[in-house]
Amino acid sequence: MPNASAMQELHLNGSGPTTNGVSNGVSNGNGYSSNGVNGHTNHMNGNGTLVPMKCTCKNGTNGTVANSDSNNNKGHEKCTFHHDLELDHKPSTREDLLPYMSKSYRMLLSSLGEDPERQGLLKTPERAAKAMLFFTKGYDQSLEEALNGAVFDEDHDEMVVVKDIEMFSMCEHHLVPFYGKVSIGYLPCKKILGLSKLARIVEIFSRRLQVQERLTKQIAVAVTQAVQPAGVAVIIEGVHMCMVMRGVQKINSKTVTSTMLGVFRDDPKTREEFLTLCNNK
Ligand SMILES: Nc1nc2c(ncn2[C@@H]2O[C@H](COP(=O)(O)OP(=O)(O)OP(=O)(O)O)[C@@H](O)[C@H]2O)c(=O)[nH]1
Repeated sequence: MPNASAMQELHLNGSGPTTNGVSNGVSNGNGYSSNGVNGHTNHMNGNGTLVPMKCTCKNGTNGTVANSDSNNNKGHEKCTFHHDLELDHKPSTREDLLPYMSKSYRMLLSSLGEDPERQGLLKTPERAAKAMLFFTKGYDQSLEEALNGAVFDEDHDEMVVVKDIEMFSMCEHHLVPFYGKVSIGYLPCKKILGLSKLARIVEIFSRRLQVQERLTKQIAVAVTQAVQPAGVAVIIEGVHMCMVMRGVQKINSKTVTSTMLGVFRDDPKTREEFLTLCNNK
């Protein structure tokens, strides 16, 4: 059982910066979209859970009156959610979550029957929170930023393949890692992409809570968006620690997923060429 002091510490009353972890207010293609549109964010309840605060504005879509300082509502009449203390619309950053995440990890330690006060664990909650932020840093990255304009006009219409790109991600079902390698091919159509940007695209989408199938597709779609090629192929070979360290404990199993778009889907020869290039040692 969690000890009382840890529970006490986790009783966060929504007085701090909050976000659901997606700060740009745009659906990120991962099934997550921000409730923080225009900085209107959530609050944390007594269980340390982020919950949407109902907008108390007169013209808010739900019209429910909650604990609000109505003097602060100006300009928020149409908001669905907001939090009174955040009405300055200062955008939250994911780093703002560190104190909350640290408290959650501290409680987790207590739940394990550990003493979070013992010397070796004193800084563990903060370290773990920082690690989790790193593992999910892709939420903070946009395709545009990652590409940094490295799209070049080039009259090249032969296949480009970058293979064996290392990938580390987090299984969204068990919150344990899965890792592996990604191979990406595309058939340019007047535009080519800086080679490192393919690996950067892998980083954007792998550094999130994921399933391998979605990750594979998101990478393919992002390459399509970047250079509008005649086709894109992505293959991922992954090892899922949720199948290795726990559960069925199949330590040698590998999961292979692929997404084929455009000519890679329509033309078996193009697909075959890609697979051959991927399999060449
Ligand atoms: N399709 C897919 N499944 C995944 C991925 N990562 C983990 N899983 C699976 O998610 C499933 C969750 O199943 P549950 O039965 O709800 O959870 P569980 O009791 O932990 O399942 P076991 O792993 O079989 O012990 C498991 O079959 C996992 O192998 C992934 O990237 N893609």
